[in-house]
Amino acid sequence: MRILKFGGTSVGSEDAIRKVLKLISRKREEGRIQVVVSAFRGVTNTLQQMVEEASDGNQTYRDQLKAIEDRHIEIVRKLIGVKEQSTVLTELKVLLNELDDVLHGVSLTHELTARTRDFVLGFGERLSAYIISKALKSSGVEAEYVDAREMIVTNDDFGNARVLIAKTYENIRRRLGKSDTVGVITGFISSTENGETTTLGRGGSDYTASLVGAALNAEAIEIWTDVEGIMTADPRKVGRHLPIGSLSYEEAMELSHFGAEVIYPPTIHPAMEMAIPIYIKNTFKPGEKGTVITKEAQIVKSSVKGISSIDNVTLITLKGSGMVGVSGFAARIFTALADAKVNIIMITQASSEHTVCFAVLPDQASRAMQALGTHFRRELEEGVIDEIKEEPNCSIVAAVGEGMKRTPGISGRFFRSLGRNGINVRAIAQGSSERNISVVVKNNDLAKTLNTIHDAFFLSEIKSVNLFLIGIGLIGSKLLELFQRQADLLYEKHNIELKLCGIANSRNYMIKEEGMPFTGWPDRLESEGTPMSLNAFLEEADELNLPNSLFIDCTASEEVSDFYPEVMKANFSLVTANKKANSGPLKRYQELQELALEYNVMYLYETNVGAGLPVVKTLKEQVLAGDEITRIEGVLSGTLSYIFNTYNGEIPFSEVVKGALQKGYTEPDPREDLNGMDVARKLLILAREAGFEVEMSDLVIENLVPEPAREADSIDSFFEKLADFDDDFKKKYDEAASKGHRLCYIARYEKGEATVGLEEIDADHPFSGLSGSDNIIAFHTMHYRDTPLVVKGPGAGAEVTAGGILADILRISNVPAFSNKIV
Ligand SMILES: NC(=O)C1=CN([C@@H]2O[C@H](COP(=O)(O)OP(=O)(O)OC[C@H]3O[C@@H](n4cnc5c(N)ncnc54)[C@H](O)[C@@H]3O)[C@@H](O)[C@H]2O)C=CC1
Ligand SMILES: N[C@@H](CC=O)C(=O)O
Repeated sequence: MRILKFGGTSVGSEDAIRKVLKLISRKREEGRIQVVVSAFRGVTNTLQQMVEEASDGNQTYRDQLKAIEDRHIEIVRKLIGVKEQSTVLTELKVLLNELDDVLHGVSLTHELTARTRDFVLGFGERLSAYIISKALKSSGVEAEYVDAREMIVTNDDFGNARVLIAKTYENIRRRLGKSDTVGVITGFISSTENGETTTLGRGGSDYTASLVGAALNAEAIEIWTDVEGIMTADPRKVGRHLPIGSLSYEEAMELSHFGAEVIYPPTIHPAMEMAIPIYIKNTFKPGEKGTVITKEAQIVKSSVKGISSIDNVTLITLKGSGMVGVSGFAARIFTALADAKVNIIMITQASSEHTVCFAVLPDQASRAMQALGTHFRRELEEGVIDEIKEEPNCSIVAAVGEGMKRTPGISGRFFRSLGRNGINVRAIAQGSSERNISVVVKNNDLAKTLNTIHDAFFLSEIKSVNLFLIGIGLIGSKLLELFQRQADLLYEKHNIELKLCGIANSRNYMIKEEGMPFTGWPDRLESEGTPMSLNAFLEEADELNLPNSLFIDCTASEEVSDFYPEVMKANFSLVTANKKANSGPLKRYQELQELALEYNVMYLYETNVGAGLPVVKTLKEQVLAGDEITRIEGVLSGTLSYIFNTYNGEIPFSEVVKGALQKGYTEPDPREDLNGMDVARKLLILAREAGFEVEMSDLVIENLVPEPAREADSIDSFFEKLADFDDDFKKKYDEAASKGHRLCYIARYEKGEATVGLEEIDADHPFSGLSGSDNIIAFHTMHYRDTPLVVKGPGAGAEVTAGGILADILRISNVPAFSNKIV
């Protein structure tokens, strides 16, 4: 004997019911079956609404009654043969008249008791089971309508009645034990010993099936629904959920208690007692495997089977030194709450015994507060309890799995992933069964928490990095090209999914949770974007609540770099090519380092010096390894390097500068290179990274921009004015050349002295062999005393810079090859 249960979604339409009829008929051919059905999709909710409206004296319930009648009649006409239709329709009319009478009574008396509500709600299943039994008969299957109220006996706790098991099992066995006919049983409803209709709680049809299965010692209980079994997380909240193949009864109980809605929690118990497997299958894809719930847990590699949540709970905390070491305190708390009919969902108590904290449903919170306030009035007055605090808008998230037992590292991974994503945990509980770790977080962190934990356990192989890019000029566009080129390889070889969730330039921005293509910008931003506002961009990005979220700054804007503190405080890691933040006031530089630590975010800016060259990383590593930096010396500008490596006195100097701009070496405004500011910024950053407290005003900077060109109001006019000085630059060049020297713009920091400026160097100088946009940085340190540690290579250009930014992103994403996280 197998028990098949079909939920509302499986009997939601004519098409769906046809599928159900086919399935039942096929299953019947394989052996004896009993069928439990829910009301047609949405009917119970409508009945609930109707009875509330009637009790308010509102006559609109009549329209809804008419709609229910029409819907059921239509199904009868479509699924039942013409000959049988009139009998079925007559019976249907009798049922609906009975419903109408009750509702009319409620509307006249304006009185709605829990008893009446249960009676009204039961009509959904009475109608559906009756129609389906007749439709089965009409299609040739020997079937009969079975009213569960004849069998399932409960106490009179209307709305959520408790089943009297022994009596119920006896009734079921007597009614169905020997039957060969397919009984189509009303789910959800039951009756008291006096024959009054009760209900088993919303979702109670699953429970009906389990009771019938246990009473008849069925070989299996099949719950047919509209999803492919129980998922690793709620599909509405976690996009990358996966189906769970099997669960133990205990795991299923834990998951269903914590909100996995596919199965109604009380369902497990009767099946478990009789060791009957429960299959959860999709009516619309019967070929899919689904989930099986059995005695034995199958241990999976991740140890965790599923992540579940109870959204919106209130956390109540009792605090006071008077509770320490006093026996019976906890008992008093729980007795007070039990007397007030408050259900405690989760409890934690610190071993100091100074606080007890527990979660309850919001609609029970004020009852709980009142009960505790009254019960502990004396202790509150005497100061034995300092306060009873209520914190609404919280959620509980639980990771569940039999394999968590005695497996070290599970909670480590769990909490590490939360910490990394800046999620604050309000309370923690782990049962001694070790099958469940639960945390309480604020409601607005729920989606992020679920996704973070889910990814940590199930998708550790594939990790989404959610990118929010600001600035799509030269560097930003090249970075997008690189994303496009590397995305597949990163996904396939390194399990990293680059997801562009936000993009902005100075005019517009766009945010999309599901991600956006890497191509088509900035045109798409122009036509579809929202006018840019940093606050709005961050706010919307934050609202997405995505784990592994990363801001990338590819602007040269101080407005953007001034915004970094807000970005970090919102728990976004940050990668920047923009040097403005780190070369601004020392206080700002230090604040950013501290904020990154405080908010547990990563802040990487390798491209601030030497573009894609590993300069900052190398310096950080030296400092962390205890080395002491004594002198920093180098050619830090790709632009100036290119200019003086290329200029030979033949082509006009201003044309060579233009060449640097065209090759993408310069800052958006090339005067920033020529005036030494870009080099000064880089030297300042290196000195700070080396541990020196330096301000920009401490630097001596040689400005190569001739006075008249400094204030030019556009880049074109700057070049025009610069051309007037071509001869002066030629003179400088010739002078050096006449001595066998060349010109080189050098940055130097030693013993608090920082200079950047143009120097003549001879052919033996270590910097004389540079070509193209080469940078060279020599670190003289205690460890590298005789010969400096040197980093050399192209130090500007869109390609190398984009590569450097992507390397920072991958470092943050923990790609093994980049896992040395020096921040
Ligand atoms: N060219 C190179 O070799 C290297 C450049 N960098 C740095 O890369 C950064 C970007 O340089 P480019 O791409 O050449 O600049 P760009 O001028 O071509 O592009 C800047 C982008 O930032 C956007 N933007 C400017 N202000 C904004 C604001 N307030 N809000 C939103 N968006 C804003 C612009 O709309 C544009 O999309 C600069 O900080 C530069 O120092 C770093 C290393 C090497
Ligand atoms: N304009 C800069 C680009 C890199 O930071 C340079 O020329 O070095």
